[in-house]
Amino acid sequence: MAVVGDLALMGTKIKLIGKLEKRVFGVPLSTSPRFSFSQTRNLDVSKSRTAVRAVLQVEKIQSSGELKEGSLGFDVVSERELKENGFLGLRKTKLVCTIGPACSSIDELEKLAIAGMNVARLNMCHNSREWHQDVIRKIKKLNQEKGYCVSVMIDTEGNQIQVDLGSSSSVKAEEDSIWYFTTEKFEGSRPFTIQANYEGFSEGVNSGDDIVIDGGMATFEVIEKVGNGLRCKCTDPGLLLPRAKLSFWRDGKLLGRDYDLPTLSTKDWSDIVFGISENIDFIAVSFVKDAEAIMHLRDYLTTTSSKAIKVLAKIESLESLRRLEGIVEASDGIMIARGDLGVEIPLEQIPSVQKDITYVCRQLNKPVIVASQLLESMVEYPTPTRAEVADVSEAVRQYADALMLSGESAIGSYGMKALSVLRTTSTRMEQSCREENRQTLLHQRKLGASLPDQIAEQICNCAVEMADNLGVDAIFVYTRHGKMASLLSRNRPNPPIFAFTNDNSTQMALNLQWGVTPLLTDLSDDMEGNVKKTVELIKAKGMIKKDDAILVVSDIIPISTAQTIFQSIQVMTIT
Ligand SMILES: Nc1ncnc2c1ncn2[C@@H]1O[C@H](COP(=O)(O)OP(=O)(O)O)[C@@H](O)[C@H]1O
Ligand SMILES: C=C(OP(=O)(O)O)C(=O)O
Ligand SMILES: [K+]
Ligand SMILES: [Mg+2]
Repeated sequence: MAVVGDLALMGTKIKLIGKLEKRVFGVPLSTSPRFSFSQTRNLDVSKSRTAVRAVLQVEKIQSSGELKEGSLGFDVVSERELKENGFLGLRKTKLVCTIGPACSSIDELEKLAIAGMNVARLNMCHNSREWHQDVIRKIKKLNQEKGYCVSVMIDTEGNQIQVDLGSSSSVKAEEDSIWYFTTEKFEGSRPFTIQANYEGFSEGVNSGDDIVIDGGMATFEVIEKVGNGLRCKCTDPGLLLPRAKLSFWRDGKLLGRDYDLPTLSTKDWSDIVFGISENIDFIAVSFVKDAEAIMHLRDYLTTTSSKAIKVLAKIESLESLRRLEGIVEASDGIMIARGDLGVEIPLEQIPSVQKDITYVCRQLNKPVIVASQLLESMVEYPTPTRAEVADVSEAVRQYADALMLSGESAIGSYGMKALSVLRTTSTRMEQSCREENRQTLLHQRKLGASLPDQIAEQICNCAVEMADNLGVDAIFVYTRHGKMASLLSRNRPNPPIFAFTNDNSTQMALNLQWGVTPLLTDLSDDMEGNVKKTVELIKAKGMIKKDDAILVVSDIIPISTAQTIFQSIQVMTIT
C-alpha cells in the first residue's frame, strides 16, 4: 500500500512505460485522483515496490507548469523576498491565515499570498461545502497559474459538548435565574431552556457542580438532575452565544471526562473525504483526546492513497495535554489551539503550556503552529495592542514553526494589515534571536540524539552547527520526503534552508516548517549533478554570487536498491 503514497507527485502527470497491475498491493491505482496515466507501452513490470517506483519516476512528464525542465520551482513570493532581502533576510516563521468571507475572493487570496501566507486554513465549522470547494480551487489556480506556493489545510469541526440556540443569536442569563439544560430536541426557543447537543452530557455530573460556558462567559450551579437534563441556577451572569461550549467543574477543578464522543464525527469524516478529493495538504483535527484518533486517520489516509496529506493534532483540551507526547509522536504536526485551550485550563497557564508544547514538538521533530487571538483586536481595529505584538514575538522567540490568524483574516476588516504585522514582527524577532545566538554560540541548547533515525539526526545536528559556526549563506538540502529538511529546521539554523525535492506533496508539507524554502525540481541519482545543476540555476537567477558559501546536505535514497544510501555534508564556495 505504501507504494501509491510514495508516488505522491501531486499534480504531476505520470507516463507509464510498464504494464501495471490494476491494483498495487491491494490499492486500485485508479482511485488516486493524483495520477493520470497517459500512455501504456508493453514492458513487463514486476509487482515489487522498487520496480513500480522506478517506472513511474523515470517517465515523469511535465504538467501544469509545476515541473519544467531545468526549473527551480521557486515560488514568486520567496524569489522576490530573496532578491530584496538576501539570504539572511528570508523570513523563517511560517504564516497561516484562516479564510472566511472577508478574504475569499481571488483578489483577496492573492493579496494574502503576496503578503506571505504560507498556508490557508479552512475551518469546517463554518460555511458550506460549495464555499470551501470554491476557495480551495481558487488557491490551487493561483498556485498553478501565478506561481504561488500556498498549502491548504482543513480544520475539522470536531465533537464537543455545546449548546444549540436554535434561531437565537444569543441568550442572556441573569444572576440567580433558574435554567434547564436538556438534550430534548425542539424547534425555536423555550424560555429558560438550553439544548445541549450530546445525549450523555450530564453523565457523571452531580448537584453542586458548576457548568462553565465558553470558559467563563457565564456560570451555572447544578441543582438537580432531571432525567438526562440538569436544573441549574445561574451563579455568574452572562451571555450564551451559538455553539457555546460547556465544561463541568467540581471544587474548582475541571471534570476531565473521556466522553464516548469519537474525535471525528460523521460530518468530520465527510469533510475529510471532501478534502482528499480536493487534494488538500493538511488536516487539522480538533479536540484530539489521544493518539489513537490520529493513528486511525493516518491509516485511513494510507488506505485511500492519500498518505501525502499531513495530519495535525490540535491541542485544545485537558485530555490532549495529559497525553501530549503520544499525540505529538503520532501526528505530523501540532496546533496549539489557544482559543479552546483557554476554556479548559486557567488562562494564566497558557503561556507556560505553550512553551512546553513547542519544546516537545521540537524534540520530537514535529512542526508546531501557535494559534488564536494573536492579534484579536485587529478584527475591529487597524492597529494591534502592544500586548498582542509582544505575544507574537514570544511565540517567535520560542521558535514556533508557524503563527496563525483566525478571525483577523476570516472576518476582520484589517486582515492584510494583521498579516503584515505578523510578518514584520516575526522578522524583527528572528533577527534579534540570531544576534543573541551569535553571542552565545557555544552555549546553545543541544538537541538530544533521540529520534529513530540517528544517522540522519546526527548529520543534521552537525550540519547546522557547522553552518552557524562557518557563517555560510545558505543550506541546501536534497530530499524526497522532506525528512532531512525537517531535521535541519529542527536545529533552527541562522542561514535559510533551501529544500530541493521532486515531490509536490513534500514541497507543500514543508511550507509549514520553520526556515525552509521548499523548491520543486528534478532530482536524479547523481548527487553531484543535482548540486551542480541547482547551484547553476540559482546563480543564473542572480541569487548567489562569487564567494558565497553554501552548506549542502543530501539524502538521496537511490531508486535502484543495488546502490547504497548516500548521506553527506559538503561545504562549497561559489567561484
Ligand atoms: N468559512 C467561514 N465562513 C464564515 N465565517 C467564518 C469562516 N471561517 C471563519 N469564520 C468566522 O471567523 C471567526 C474566527 O474563525 P475561527 O477562529 O476559525 O472559528 P471559531 O471562532 O468558530 O473557532 C469565526 O467565529 C467565524 O465567525
Ligand atoms: C484554533 C482553534 O480551534 P477553532 O478555531 O476551530 O475553535 C482554537 O480553539 O484555538
Ligand atoms: K475547527
Ligand atoms: Mg478550537
